Amino acid sequence: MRIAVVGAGGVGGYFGARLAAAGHEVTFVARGRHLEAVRRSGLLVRSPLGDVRTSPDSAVDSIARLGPADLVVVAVKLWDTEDVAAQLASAKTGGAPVLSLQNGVHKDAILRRSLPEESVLGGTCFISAFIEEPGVVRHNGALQRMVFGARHPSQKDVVERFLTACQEAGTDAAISTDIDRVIWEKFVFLVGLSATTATVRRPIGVVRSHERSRVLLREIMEETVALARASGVALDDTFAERQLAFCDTLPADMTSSMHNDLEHGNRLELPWLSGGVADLADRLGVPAPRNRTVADILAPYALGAPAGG
Ligand SMILES: NC(=O)C1=CN([C@@H]2O[C@H](COP(=O)(O)OP(=O)(O)OC[C@H]3O[C@@H](n4cnc5c(N)ncnc54)[C@H](OP(=O)(O)O)[C@@H]3O)[C@@H](O)[C@H]2O)C=CC1
Ligand SMILES: CC(C)(CO)C(=O)C(=O)O
Repeated sequence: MRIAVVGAGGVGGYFGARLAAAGHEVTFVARGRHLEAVRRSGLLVRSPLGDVRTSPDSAVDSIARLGPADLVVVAVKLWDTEDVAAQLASAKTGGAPVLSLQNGVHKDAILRRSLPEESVLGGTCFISAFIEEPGVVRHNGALQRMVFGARHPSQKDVVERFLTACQEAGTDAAISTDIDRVIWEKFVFLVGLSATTATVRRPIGVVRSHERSRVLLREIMEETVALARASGVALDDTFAERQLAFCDTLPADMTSSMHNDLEHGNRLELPWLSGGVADLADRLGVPAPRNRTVADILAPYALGAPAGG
């Protein structure tokens, strides 16, 4: 397949490099020092599942330089989505379908503001990976799962072809016939994990083993389940409790990408995680005081480490 990957970071770099190693024609859109390093030596993925390196000519510096593609994968941080969507609207990708592997429940609506509704597939991913240095993506652990699905009958063919490509690449991939439910299910877990690990400033092992932070984790997920329901995705009454049980099975040192970004003084995806829950809850008249408090506590860090002390 001809696959354009917009954003060659933890997610796009990892999955794109695996697809390229399996013989697919992958073009990355990258920028800055990362792009320069990829152009010098290719994109290196260091992974416990085996390292891979792409060819140095696999990257371009803008969406405008992409040629015809069978699929465009979007893997930029959420604050860049609107800009990417606007550029994709005038790209020469031949109207290729677009699959966002970004976190959260807002991304596809943002893409649909600039792109035709039927071109936006649904998807999500489960992985821990980040840019370790320019040109290098580090994959932690063995988890590297993608779930995606069609929202429109015309998308079924590309979804099937992409599943085959992912299987050839050795990634753990699956098609869902109810992809919006899967996206909300991951969102409930991620909002709970990111809110608690970032405010407690410790991985899940600490959060889940203290009585009050455990209650906080459950209640944040319960608020998000209520929001899913108000948004038309009928997660059942036991979902938050089951996610809490799932959190008990995770390695004690597992944390969220938002906690990791907080520790490194990076910008946070907070406005689309607890902040996004609180804002949407306000609009739909659903109580979400826990998420609002988390969003308020972390607000000074949302654009990166605050200056002045
Ligand atoms: N990392 C992870 O383990 C996981 C991340 N996710 C989600 O996946 C999404 C992507 O995250 P992640 O991979 O960590 O992000 P990264 O920051 O690692 O990678 C994104 C890359 O895209 C680049 N970029 C942004 N806009 C453009 C553009 N217009 N043209 C070219 N390059 C661009 C960024 O450059 P620059 O640095 O200059 O901004 C950066 O190099 C997020 O929504 C995240 O929540 C989901 C599951 C796990
Ligand atoms: C929970 C996890 C690590 C799973 O992919 C994630 O998506 C994140 O922290 O951003």
